[in-house]
Amino acid sequence: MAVDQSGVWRFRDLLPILDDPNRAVTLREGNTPLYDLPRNARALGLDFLLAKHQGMNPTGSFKDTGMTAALSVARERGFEWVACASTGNTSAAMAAFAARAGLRSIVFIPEGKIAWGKLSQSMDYGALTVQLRTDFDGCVRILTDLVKRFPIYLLNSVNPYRLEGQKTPAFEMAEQMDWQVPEHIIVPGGNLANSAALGKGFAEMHHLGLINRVPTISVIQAEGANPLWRTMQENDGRELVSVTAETRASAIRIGSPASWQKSVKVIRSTGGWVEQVSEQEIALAKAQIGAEGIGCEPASAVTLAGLRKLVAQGKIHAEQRVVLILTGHTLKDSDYTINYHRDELFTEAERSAMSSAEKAEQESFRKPPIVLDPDPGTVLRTLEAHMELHPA
Ligand SMILES: Cc1ncc(COP(=O)(O)O)c(C=O)c1O
Ligand SMILES: N[C@@H](CCOP(=O)(O)O)C(=O)O
Repeated sequence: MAVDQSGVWRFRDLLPILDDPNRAVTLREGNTPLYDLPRNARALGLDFLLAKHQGMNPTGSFKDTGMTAALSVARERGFEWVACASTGNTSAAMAAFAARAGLRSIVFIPEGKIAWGKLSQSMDYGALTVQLRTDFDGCVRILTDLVKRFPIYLLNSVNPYRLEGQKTPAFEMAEQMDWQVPEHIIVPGGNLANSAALGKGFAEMHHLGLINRVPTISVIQAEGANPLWRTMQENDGRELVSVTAETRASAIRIGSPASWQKSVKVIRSTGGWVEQVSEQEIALAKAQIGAEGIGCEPASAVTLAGLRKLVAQGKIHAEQRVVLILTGHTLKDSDYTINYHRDELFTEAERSAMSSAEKAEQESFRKPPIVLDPDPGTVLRTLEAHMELHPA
């Protein structure tokens, strides 16, 4: 049965949200790989570093696990239209699952502020795509008003069924690690539902006696989109400090996260931390993940950059097992990757603010393409210089 092939619905006993789970709308989501990152582990002085690659879902991000759940509820309840505001991944997932179910979908995205790969997905899957001249938070305001006026089912993560689906990667992770959960989980923070959902998943397993403790869950944000970090710094998580968000990690360019309270609860109850990382740190971490043959989108790379800080602060120790949640596929934002490797990502001001050690570290990961005339002599000489390779 299709639902048995889904990494979400095979856990349907822990997901009591549909009258008939066999009628779930599924694209065989979930069942994502848990990779080891031995070179990055070594570089950080850790014995054990893993990456749960949620970018290996059907539409290339973790949103599929939540969308299969909430979209299935929309269909069961008889909705014809579904909608979301998005920085690109929620919209891609919603458009795909809606198309699969035969429902109509409306996407609100901030114009010029999402990666092309993601924009192309909502068009490919047939959504009504509306680009608003505002940011993500502005899109949310318009959508909130719209769903009050029309019978449209809201599929952002304020929808509780999204979290039900998004808790299941915690189950998979425990299963993949023989129920010996890691000491630390590191999650990128945007609208903050993912950290909340994973926390719920681990708490439920603990409650059922499937695991003997819950991992520490830490959330990492970009410095330019850091409302949770500021909320923790300025008032210890009591009142949200909204920001005007700006980061090249466009998926997490969010200034007023909806699920901040749930996320704070998870961080507190698991003993986790909130860190922020710079644009340079994100870019370097993305290249370091790519160099292990894994790859991810910029928003996912904040996890490795944040881990580096937590290790340096002595909060995570060599013998503790760490799992990074890689939320999106590297092909989601190939412009970012190409600009990085061509050294066209940073402004002059950003470049001159870097120390020579930082510049050298970035440089050691850059692999810009080489453009050559098809002259055998030139090609051979260039390859010799790059590969230290000599003719036999
Ligand atoms: C690739 C990617 N990573 C991380 C996030 C952040 O997840 P959350 O909004 O659940 O905090 C998002 C979306 O916000 C995303 O699209
Ligand atoms: N990164 C998200 C932002 C919206 O988050 P959601 O989980 O509340 O839908 C996106 O891809 O749009």
